Amino acid sequence: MKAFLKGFNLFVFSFKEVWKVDKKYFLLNLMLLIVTPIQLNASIYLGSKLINNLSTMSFKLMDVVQLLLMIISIELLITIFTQIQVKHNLSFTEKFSIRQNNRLLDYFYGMDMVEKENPSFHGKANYNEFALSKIESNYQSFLTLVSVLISISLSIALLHKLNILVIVGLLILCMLRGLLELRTIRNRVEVTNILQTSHRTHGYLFQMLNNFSVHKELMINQSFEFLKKLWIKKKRHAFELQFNLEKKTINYITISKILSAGCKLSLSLFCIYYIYKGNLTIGDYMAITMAAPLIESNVLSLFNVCGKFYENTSYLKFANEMLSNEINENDSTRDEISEIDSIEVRNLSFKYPNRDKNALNHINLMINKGEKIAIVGDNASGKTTLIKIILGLYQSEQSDNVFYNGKEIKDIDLHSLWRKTSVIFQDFTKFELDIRHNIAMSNVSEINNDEKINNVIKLFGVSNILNPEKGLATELGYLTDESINLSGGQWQRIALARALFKEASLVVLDEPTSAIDPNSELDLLKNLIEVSDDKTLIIITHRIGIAANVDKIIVMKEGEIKEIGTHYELVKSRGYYFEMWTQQKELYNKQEVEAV
Ligand SMILES: Nc1ncnc2c1ncn2[C@@H]1O[C@H](COP(=O)(O)OP(=O)(O)OP(=O)(O)O)[C@@H](O)[C@H]1O
Repeated sequence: MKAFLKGFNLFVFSFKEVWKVDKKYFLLNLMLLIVTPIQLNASIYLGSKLINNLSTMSFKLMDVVQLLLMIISIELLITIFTQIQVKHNLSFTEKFSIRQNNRLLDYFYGMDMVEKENPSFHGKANYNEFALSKIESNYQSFLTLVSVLISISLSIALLHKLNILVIVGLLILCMLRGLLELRTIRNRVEVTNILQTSHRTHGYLFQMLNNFSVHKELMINQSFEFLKKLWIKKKRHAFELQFNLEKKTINYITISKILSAGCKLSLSLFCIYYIYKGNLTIGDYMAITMAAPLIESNVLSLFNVCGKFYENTSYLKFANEMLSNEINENDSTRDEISEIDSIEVRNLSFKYPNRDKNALNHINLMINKGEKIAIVGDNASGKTTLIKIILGLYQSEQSDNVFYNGKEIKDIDLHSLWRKTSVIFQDFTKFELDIRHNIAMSNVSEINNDEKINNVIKLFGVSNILNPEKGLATELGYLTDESINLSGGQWQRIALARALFKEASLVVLDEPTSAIDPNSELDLLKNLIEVSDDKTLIIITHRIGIAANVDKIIVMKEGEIKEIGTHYELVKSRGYYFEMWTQQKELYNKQEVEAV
């Protein structure tokens, strides 16, 4: 009963979705589904009357013409409706796909980052896209079910002159074929679920093999052939699964066809025997031999539809969950933040759901407005995790120990916080669009402020990449023939310019100069600190030379804060920072080292 209710709810859900997108399409389909089976069976019925009339030799011409006209006009009417529906179908499909994809994008966008960064999310993302396509399929399946039931009842009525046992026998044979069909569908669902992961792997490998920026590494390492073999192995594995499924399907289809042939033969023999006995007319024979295959194909469709329902249920549960999840852009229960006066982290520990060990342990720190902070430490010491939590990107209970202006982050409207924040992540985005878009993406309301865009690209030394004819419309990347490709350092400068283009009071930079040459690095950073005078600046870096220029340095190791202080204090205390500084000091100004 519970399963039935669930299934019923999913029907209602699919119907609602189609209805919301296009009411005309919905009604047109509904009408066609009722009229088509009636037309098919009426044509058989009228055709048999026509033949009976003709075979008497004393028929009335008007009766025959009338029957003929009726058959043709019903057929014409259906053809016209079908054509209208086909035309409408195209616009419906487009509207439906835009609406669903829009909601899919919103759903994924609104999900918590921790969940999105979990590898299982990628499988779920593919699954959800597929699930959306099942909404319309479920709606169509339901219409087919109703249409098929109407058709089967009408066709059985056309067999009324046959012995009831013959009709029951025919139905049993059809059911056997239907059960075989159902098995095929169940098999397909199981294999499709397994294939999803398999397709992801060989699809990824194929992408790598096709990606020319990967080629350079593969060429030098001579690992192209190796990777290709791996791809072929994974692809073959997927093919084998598919092939085994097809083999089973072919076997089922063969058995089903043999059953069908047997059914046809026995029915024809019955009819011939009945005609011989004088119990059937030629018209009846025609009606029976046409109605029987119709019943057969409809019973098959019936099982097919049941299989589809089974197949769709798991997908639709996802789609339903996803689409009923409204995104709350502005949470009115949370307080807006107008200025960031302080950021405090109190005894924060954090563990990623798919990891055994904590990424952060007992973190305590205080950052005041306008302070320039550097976070340094080994790889995997938790630096990026810490800033993601500070920025409210991980919304787990463990990350509630962050306070802005003394207020818990869970009580703050994050959109108001993000409006005041600018950030460049280690894996910052290289928008393959023009320079204008690359810069203004941090503050789209200023996209037409050419002066401001020009100022930031000048500040970060990338105004020389502008094509003189195109100016800010110079495209970056590889997307168009005119696009220009940038070096790693140039991309990083563009990202820095983007971060500064937004008038934020908190600027967070995760290794912002890792690809920039050491000669320009310090100048760039000094510029940055100068123009961010009143801003709070947090820089994650492995370069101690950069750290030496800030107000406070946070040293992290294995998820913990080992030291906090100014460059002078930390060097003096001869701790872990001092070790790092000693190892890197040759890179920096000798005088600066000696001064310490
Ligand atoms: N999304 C994630 N899911 C699971 N574990 C993660 C995730 N992101 C990071 N980690 C793990 O958390 C730990 C801290 O990673 P984090 O990226 O914060 O280190 P980091 O100090 O910024 O390192 P690096 O200097 O190399 O950039 C690492 O062990 C890392 O493997």
